[in-house]
Amino acid sequence: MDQPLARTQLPADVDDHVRQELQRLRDSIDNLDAALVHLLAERFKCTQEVGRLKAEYQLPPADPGREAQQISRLRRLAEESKLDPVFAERFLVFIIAEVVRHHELIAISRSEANGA
Ligand SMILES: C=C(O[C@@H]1C=C(C(=O)O)C=C[C@H]1O)C(=O)O
Repeated sequence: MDQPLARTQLPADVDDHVRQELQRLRDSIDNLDAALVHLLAERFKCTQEVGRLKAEYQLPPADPGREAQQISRLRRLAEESKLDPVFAERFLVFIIAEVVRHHELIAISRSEANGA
C-alpha cells in the first residue's frame, strides 16, 4: 500500500509543466487572499462603526437574532455556490465572535471614559 505523502516542500525534480501550472494557480490564490484581507478590513471598518453607535446608545454588543439571519443567509449562498455550508457557517461565527469582542471593548472603554 502507498504511504501517505509527507507534508513537506515540493520535490526539486517536479515536472516543469506541473510547476508552471501550480504557479499559475498559486498566483490566483495570492490575489484572492489579498482580496479577502481587503474585504475583511472593510467589514471590520463597518462593524467598528456599529460598535461605536451601540456604545453611544447603550445597545447590547451582540444581536443573536441578526446573527441567526446572517448564518442562514450565508449557508444558502454557500450551497448555491457549491461551498460547504458548515464551513461557511463556522467562518461567519468566527468573524462575528471577534466583532462582538470588539463591541464589548468599545462599550467598556466608553463607560470608563464616562467615569462609570
Ligand atoms: C455588526 C453587528 O454586531 C454584531 C456582529 C455581527 C456581525 O459581525 O455581522 C452581527 C450581529 C451582532 O451580534 C450588528 O448588530 O449588526
